[in-house]
Amino acid sequence: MAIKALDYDTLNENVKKCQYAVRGELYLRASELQKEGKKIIFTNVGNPHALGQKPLTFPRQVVALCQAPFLLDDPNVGMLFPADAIARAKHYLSLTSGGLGAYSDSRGLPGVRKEVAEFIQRRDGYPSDPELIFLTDGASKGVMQILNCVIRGDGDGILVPVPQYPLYSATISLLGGTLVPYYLDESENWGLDVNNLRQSVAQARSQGITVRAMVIINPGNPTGQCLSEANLREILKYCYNEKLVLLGDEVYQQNIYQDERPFISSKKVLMDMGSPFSNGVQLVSFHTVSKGYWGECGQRGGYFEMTNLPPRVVEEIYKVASIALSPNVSAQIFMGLMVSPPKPGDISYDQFARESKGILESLRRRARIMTDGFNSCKNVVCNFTEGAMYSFPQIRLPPGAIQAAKQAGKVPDVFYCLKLLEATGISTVPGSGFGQKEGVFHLRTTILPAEEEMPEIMDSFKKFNDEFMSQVIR
Ligand SMILES: Cc1ncc(COP(=O)(O)O)c(CN[C@@H]2CONC2=O)c1O
Repeated sequence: MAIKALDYDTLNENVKKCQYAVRGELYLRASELQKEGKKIIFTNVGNPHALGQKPLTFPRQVVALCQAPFLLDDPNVGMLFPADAIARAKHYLSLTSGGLGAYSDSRGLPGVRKEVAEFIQRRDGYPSDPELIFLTDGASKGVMQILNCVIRGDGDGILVPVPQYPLYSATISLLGGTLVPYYLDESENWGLDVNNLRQSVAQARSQGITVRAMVIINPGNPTGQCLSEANLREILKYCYNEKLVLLGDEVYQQNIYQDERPFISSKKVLMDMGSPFSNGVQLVSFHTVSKGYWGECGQRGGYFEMTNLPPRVVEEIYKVASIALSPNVSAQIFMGLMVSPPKPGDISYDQFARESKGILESLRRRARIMTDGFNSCKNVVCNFTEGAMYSFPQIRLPPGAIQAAKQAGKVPDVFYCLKLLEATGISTVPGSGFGQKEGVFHLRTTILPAEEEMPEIMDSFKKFNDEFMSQVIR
């Protein structure tokens, strides 16, 4: 039989190699069970609106008017939309070249890039150049664009934290690069030890790998830790000495649930360090409208800011961005609204402040409920979720469970998560999908289920877990 042009065997090997556990075996099994009528709580994806979180009103009002500009001509528009939403809609439409249906510049609308630069300037207290800010279809696409520029082949290594968000491992595989792991220390609340970095790099170099870049995820996914200023300084110095590009994934910068380590951007720490670091370290920072108290995952809005990249490199990144023509224009407006929200005194400010504060305070309470819930379970220990949207408990599986998993042909934490799913409908992601130390097992869940449902979910988890642990010990 003639080989088809596109068959599994003739697929690009890098496509076959890459894995993305957040929507892997557990998610597929959960979807099957849902089709069979079982109630599933999808806590595998940081997807707030899918778990009942309401969108913020003001951004939706502005984008609705931008999507349907004929409403602006309706004499009753002021009955349905506040004056500041109407004004912002007109402002954004004036930035486009023909409304939301027209392509924008491949780097995004200049007017929105300017708003992002002003946001960064206000946040950090240092200048930010709109020419060095590209808007993207979610932070994911920005990360892929930058890794695509860095990775020349399998001889190029990218330092990635373990546990890590598998966008990085999957993209590095897809691009034919080499992931160089550096392990976060769970006993130090997922702290990052620069000595571990040095060991990982030395080992990679001994295997002929050229380490080119380092990824930090701050706050961490799945681990939820917030990096301290001292930690960030150490990392930036390391990147300077080793000539590594630092990819600063800061998509959870609004999601902070403790006061000891507030979010501080890599850009600010770098600028505070002064020369030779502030003009020597190459940094690309990423942000999104998918997280924070926005949770607008489906809109696909993001940006990255480049610091200390040579102009010719920026031009090449622009050239490649042009291949995809234009980032999603309505998402660019969401991004503009996120970095420049209603201010005190604006008509919509009180409602916006009330809604966003309410979401963040609830997330902070849910982070505590979930952490305490896991720590009340047999053979489960869990660091507090300092930031981001996830809980990543360590599940101390007894030998009997490991043996049972082996007999079922499953990785131990996949085996455990499948049993959990079948028994409770709670859909999680096994820790093996994020990477973990040999012989240590975790699962990742989100802190997103509705607050009023959280106690029941944790009770259901505890009932399953404690029975599971009692059974397998026998
Ligand atoms: C650390 C990190 N970076 C980037 C992204 C991508 O965001 P965009 O939506 O802007 O592309 C995510 C999404 N988090 C995934 C999605 O839900 N659960 C997760 O772990 C993320 O967790």
